[in-house]
Amino acid sequence: MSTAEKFRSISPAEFFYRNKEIAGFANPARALYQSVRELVENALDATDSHGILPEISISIDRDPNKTYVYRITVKDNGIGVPENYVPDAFGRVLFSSKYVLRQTRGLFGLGAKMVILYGQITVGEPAEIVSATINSKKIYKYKIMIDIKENKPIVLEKSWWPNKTSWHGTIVKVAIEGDWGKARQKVLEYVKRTAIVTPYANIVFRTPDGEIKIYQRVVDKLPPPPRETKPHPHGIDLEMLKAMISETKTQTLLDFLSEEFQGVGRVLAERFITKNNFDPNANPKTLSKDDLEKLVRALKEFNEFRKPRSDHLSPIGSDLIKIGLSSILKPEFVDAITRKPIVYEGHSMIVEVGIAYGGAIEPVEEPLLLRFANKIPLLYDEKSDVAWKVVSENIDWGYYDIVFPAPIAILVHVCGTKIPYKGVGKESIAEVPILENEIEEGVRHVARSLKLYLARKQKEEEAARKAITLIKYIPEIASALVVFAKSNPEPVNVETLESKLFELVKNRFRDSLKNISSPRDVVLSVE
Ligand SMILES: Nc1ncnc2c1ncn2[C@@H]1O[C@H](COP(=O)(O)OP(=O)(O)OP(=O)(O)O)[C@@H](O)[C@H]1O
Repeated sequence: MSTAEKFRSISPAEFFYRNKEIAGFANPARALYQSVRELVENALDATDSHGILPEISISIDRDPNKTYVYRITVKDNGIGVPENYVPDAFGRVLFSSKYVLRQTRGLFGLGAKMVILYGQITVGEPAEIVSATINSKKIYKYKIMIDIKENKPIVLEKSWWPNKTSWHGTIVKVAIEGDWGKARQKVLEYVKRTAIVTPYANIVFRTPDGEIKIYQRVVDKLPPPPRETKPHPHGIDLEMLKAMISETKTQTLLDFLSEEFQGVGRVLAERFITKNNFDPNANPKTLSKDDLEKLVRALKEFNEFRKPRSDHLSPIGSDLIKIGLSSILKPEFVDAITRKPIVYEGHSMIVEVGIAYGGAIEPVEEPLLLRFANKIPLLYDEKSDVAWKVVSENIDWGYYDIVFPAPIAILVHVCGTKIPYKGVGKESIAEVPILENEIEEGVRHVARSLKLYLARKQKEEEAARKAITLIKYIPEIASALVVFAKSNPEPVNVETLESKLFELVKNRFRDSLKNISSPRDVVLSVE
């Protein structure tokens, strides 16, 4: 019996090759959904996060000869990928331009590589990437595979041609093993929900069945693009502090604190240093391990720093949420709220909630919850998401006069530089109390607004019913009155009396009778 274990390390590419499920590539159906998602999210990050109105086209083609082989192509008009970065961006796991404090859909430096890796192990074709940055004189095309053992790109082909039309953007084409039949509903729903929160985008989606879904831009206004921000002292840990110190150009602790953090400034830095007996002129690079530990603790505990800023975030905005919900769901009532920023582990976070009711929305047994994080629709693991807990457990819908089945949809969007996702597949958000409370407040706000609307509507309907009952009798009363009025010196006819009586009722119930111009309309419609 051997007791000797064999030790070795594996590359990040090999780790995710072995553990595809963690990243959302558990089976062909899920992989197809996840691939579309990762590529579309990159396309949107490359456009709206940079102030560009997105033009996104997605197509999935079924291989005519091999069942279960699909070619996914996603094209955008974004900022493109610089020529020298294309191989690593698409061929080196954990390589990203998004490892900064900025609100983007991408976060891990994994998505596109997982799609390519999955395609490589299931179909074996290289991925094709065509890209041009803004003002680039050339359009580049690469064919790339990933060296899994070494975690590095293998460039199989590189070519370029002149960029005669000043095009910029990226086209990614990957062949993967998928299962459209099983993935169909989720992929369609994903694209639809993406369109709800990007009413400023043109999105065209061609499915393997040849169906073409077009989500046309309904508004030219983009949310303010996210901006990179500095860390807040309450959000750092020892490793982060060490990394910041190794990169800083500042020479003294005072400069380091006031220049590298948000919410600090010179005066507050001085006060912090004095209170905690640090040397303001010490070079941060020479601080001992004990000093660094003490510094991290003190930074976290000092409560005079300004609150983390939120102006670098990019919420969708209540107007765009209402526009998005209206244009896609076609409800009779819609409302939305963007809540004030909250702070989670030194990062600001904004919660937005929308509500849509009636119209073309089908009645459902439970609230239809549309979850989004940093503008990404979250479709899986609904029941383990904090927003689900709020709408299904914390809110008593009866209080808002909603009785299920009801035609109601609730949208919850959480944005921030740090989202407490439950996994790298980014499908659900953890039950962080401050976030739960914020979502609940938001849902209550829009639910109150719906309750008011429903009460108003009910009042109007009752008034209309009353008025219609009265109007029904007008022709009869008018005929009777004509008989009594025979002796009147001025001749009175039935029509004059009818219209006088009608005016009386109409003045009393003005709003409820907008569509009725004569008592005869009511009699006819009642009969
Ligand atoms: N369509 C695109 N346009 C411009 N840049 C892109 C595009 N797709 C990918 N990139 C670049 O490639 C990098 C790697 O993308 P990838 O999807 O692997 O990870 P990510 O988006 O950074 O993070 P995540 O894994 O959370 O999605 C991105 O950070 C971005 O810089």
